Amino acid sequence: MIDRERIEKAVKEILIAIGEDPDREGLKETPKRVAKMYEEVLSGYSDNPENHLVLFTEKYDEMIIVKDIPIYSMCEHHMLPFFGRAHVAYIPNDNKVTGLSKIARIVDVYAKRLQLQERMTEQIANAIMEKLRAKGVMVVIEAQHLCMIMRGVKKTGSYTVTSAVKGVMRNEPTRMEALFLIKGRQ
Ligand SMILES: Nc1nc2c(ncn2[C@@H]2O[C@H](COP(=O)(O)OP(=O)(O)OP(=O)(O)O)[C@@H](O)[C@H]2O)c(=O)[nH]1
Ligand SMILES: [Zn+2]
Repeated sequence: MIDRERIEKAVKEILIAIGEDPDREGLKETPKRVAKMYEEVLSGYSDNPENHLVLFTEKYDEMIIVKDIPIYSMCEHHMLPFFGRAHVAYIPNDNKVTGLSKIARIVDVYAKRLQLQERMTEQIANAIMEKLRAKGVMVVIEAQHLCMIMRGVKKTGSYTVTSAVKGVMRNEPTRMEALFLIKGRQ
């Protein structure tokens, strides 16, 4: 679990280290606010996909796509946000489908941690394969990394796109159908 008190102490140290006065009015409550903020944006550590697993029986064995799911995550190298959209396509098994919102909740379980975009993409795909016992899944994530925009190489507008494709979704026609449907809106 996240230790708020410890974060508060550390943030106060950072404020002193950058030459600020942690006791001035505007900063007095900042360590507390930052600790609360981390608790929220890193809440995925105390969550897992099982908490969001709702399966219904429905005679449907075609592709289901939830696209344009907004994601906000934190890069583990700089602890700066990266954000964008996730698209998830899956093919159910045994006529078992999940609630659509649960797909977005599974995305959040992994987004709300210190992450690498590649790892997060893979973890979401594996969770859907294993927990939903899906026949196939494709996860595509398009994101902008603040560590590449506001610092470092400063490449505003550059997007990183990652994809993970599992099971029957690896078959060429199925993969093409998923990609076509994901890109369809643009
Ligand atoms: N593969 C991958 N790299 C990432 C991700 N987020 C940040 N990075 C990269 O992690 C790398 C860390 O490189 P380092 O050389 O250790 O750190 P740095 O000196 O801050 O690097 P610069 O960003 O180039 O200034 C950088 O190239 C970042 O762009 C991610 O989700 N996936
Ligand atoms: Zn980074």
